[in-house]
Amino acid sequence: MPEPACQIRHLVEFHETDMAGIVHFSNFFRYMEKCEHAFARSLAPDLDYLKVGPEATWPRVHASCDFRQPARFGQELVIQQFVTSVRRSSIHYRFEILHESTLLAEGKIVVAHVVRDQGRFTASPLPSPLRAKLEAHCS
Ligand SMILES: CC(C)(COP(=O)(O)OP(=O)(O)OC[C@H]1O[C@@H](n2cnc3c(N)ncnc32)[C@H](O)[C@@H]1OP(=O)(O)O)[C@@H](O)C(=O)NCCC(=O)NCCSC(=O)c1cc(O)c2ccccc2c1O
Repeated sequence: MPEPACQIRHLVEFHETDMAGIVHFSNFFRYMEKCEHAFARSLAPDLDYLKVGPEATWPRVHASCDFRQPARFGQELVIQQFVTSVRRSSIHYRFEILHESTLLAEGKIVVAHVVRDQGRFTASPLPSPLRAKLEAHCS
């Protein structure tokens, strides 16, 4: 079993649920992003991974989620993040969202590193220090 690169806990709030009393699907993307940002902060704040700058930024180029069991108000969720692949300009993450060891949802996010080139953003190789740190978490 691979170790997660990051793990956070999240208590489901009432406003995250819908009329059926279950967590609306869009919130699973928020949970994944919350975990991803926690991971980025833990990696190295000085790497500016989260910085949305005029010259470089980190847009998400893919996000998907498979929903296996509903999540409900008051449940404490565990969100685990795995680094599955570190490529030329992109990072591939997998997420598991669990409640009491039951897998509720499994998601994927791909982040690209882009820099401004002649007025438009284009993909650019990952900065070496960040690549090394990410590869250390790859599973
Ligand atoms: C991002 C683009 C400018 C890239 O276009 P370009 O043509 O330059 O590059 P490529 O097409 O070659 O792709 C680069 C890289 O990504 C991989 N990739 C692309 N699409 C996919 C995909 N669907 N699935 C998997 N992988 C994909 C591709 O293989 C390349 O990887 P390599 O490693 O092989 O080099 C252009 O695509 C673009 O502008 N897209 C729109 C982006 C967008 O609007 N996204 C949604 C909003 S962004 C967002 O929500 C967001 C959230 C955050 O939490 C942030 C946190 C911090 C900073 C920013 C955030 C943020 O923006």
